Amino acid sequence: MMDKKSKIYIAGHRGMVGSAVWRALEADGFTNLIGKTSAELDLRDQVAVTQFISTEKPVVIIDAAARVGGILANNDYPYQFLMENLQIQNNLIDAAHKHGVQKFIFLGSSCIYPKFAPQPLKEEYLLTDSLEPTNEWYAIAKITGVKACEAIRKQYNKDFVSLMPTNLYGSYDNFDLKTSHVLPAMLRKFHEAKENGNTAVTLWGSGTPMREFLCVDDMAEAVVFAVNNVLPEHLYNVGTGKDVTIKELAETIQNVVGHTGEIIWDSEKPDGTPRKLMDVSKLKHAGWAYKIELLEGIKQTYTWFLENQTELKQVKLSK
Ligand SMILES: NC(=O)C1=CN([C@@H]2O[C@H](COP(=O)(O)OP(=O)(O)OC[C@H]3O[C@@H](n4cnc5c(N)ncnc54)[C@H](OP(=O)(O)O)[C@@H]3O)[C@@H](O)[C@H]2O)C=CC1
Ligand SMILES: C[C@H]1O[C@H](OP(=O)(O)OP(=O)(O)OC[C@H]2O[C@@H](n3cnc4c(=O)[nH]c(N)nc43)[C@H](O)[C@@H]2O)[C@@H](O)[C@@H](O)C1=O
Repeated sequence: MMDKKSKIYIAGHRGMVGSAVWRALEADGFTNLIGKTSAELDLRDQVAVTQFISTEKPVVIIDAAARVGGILANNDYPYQFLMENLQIQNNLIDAAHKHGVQKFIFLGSSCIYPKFAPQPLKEEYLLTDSLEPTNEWYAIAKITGVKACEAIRKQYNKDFVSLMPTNLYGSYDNFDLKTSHVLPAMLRKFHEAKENGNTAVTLWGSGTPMREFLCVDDMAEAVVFAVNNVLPEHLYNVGTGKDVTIKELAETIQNVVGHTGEIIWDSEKPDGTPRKLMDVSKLKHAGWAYKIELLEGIKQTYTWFLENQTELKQVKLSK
């Protein structure tokens, strides 16, 4: 088990994942957590990152900082999704390696796997075929992070490990309708339509793709598990091992919100990967499994959304 007084730096500590990890580590008794906002420390700046890591000398770094977005944001800003994520992760990984960080936990994404790989996706399918075009830029950055951590393990025998989350959702998610992922977008769209007299809701694509969803509080527990245990391999899928169609997700969220209007599917918008269900057995055998079922997680997230309407309006909804 990791000493609870160890200094742990959570990069991206204000994000949906980073803030959940901070809460989960505090709940697990860790007393020496540090974080910097992007205004305080731009992780794209290699000199600033090296200066920070060499001064603070954290024992553990959890990289939950990235340029993150849904299918449209990825498709519209390929250069930023490639370059900013390469800069952020490479600066952190290299500074961690050079300044004696004991454990590095890198967060990738299930989109690193080939578009048409067999389902469910096993870790060994990485780099066996071509990627989904709408997010290949982000995927290539994430694959680079996975390989950088694997190289450090292989060459220097350090505890650098990569966790591949499936689609995540929960409190402090991004609810901006242009850049967000599907689940928060649907919660906001159905809520606002209900408030407007159950007007029709327009969703993207055909509704036929399938997606796996993990509540961010479960994801945070997986990170705490990785902090407290030396995992034998370099790469682990983190998910529920279950998926739903986007249409089923829409109907579930529509019922939770209580919207009774029409759903319109905009076929001009991309579907993306038809399916990306992950095989989560490797982490399960290592000792961790999810707890929060999708319906319960959606209800919890909608409650959080309703309680944070005003704050969200100032910060994220307004984008
Ligand atoms: N959301 C999802 O469905 C999934 C997310 N992931 C991965 O999980 C991690 C966290 O994602 P999530 O929490 O959703 O993302 P968020 O957008 O909620 O948070 C990202 C964080 O990164 C920080 N950040 C971004 N750019 C910079 C920069 N240049 N310098 C410093 N900090 C920066 C932001 O800091 P600040 O707030 O201070 O600006 C923000 O807090 C990412 O690695 C992502 O790839 C993986 C799979 C699915
Ligand atoms: C986590 C994961 O997230 C991204 O990949 P994605 O899963 O395809 O992203 P998404 O959540 O935005 O869409 C899932 C599906 O949902 C459909 N959809 C319907 N209506 C809305 C809608 O209103 N908004 C959005 N965003 N999607 C919608 C949408 O058309 C698509 O078929 C990448 O970052 C990728 O790199 C990655 O890692």
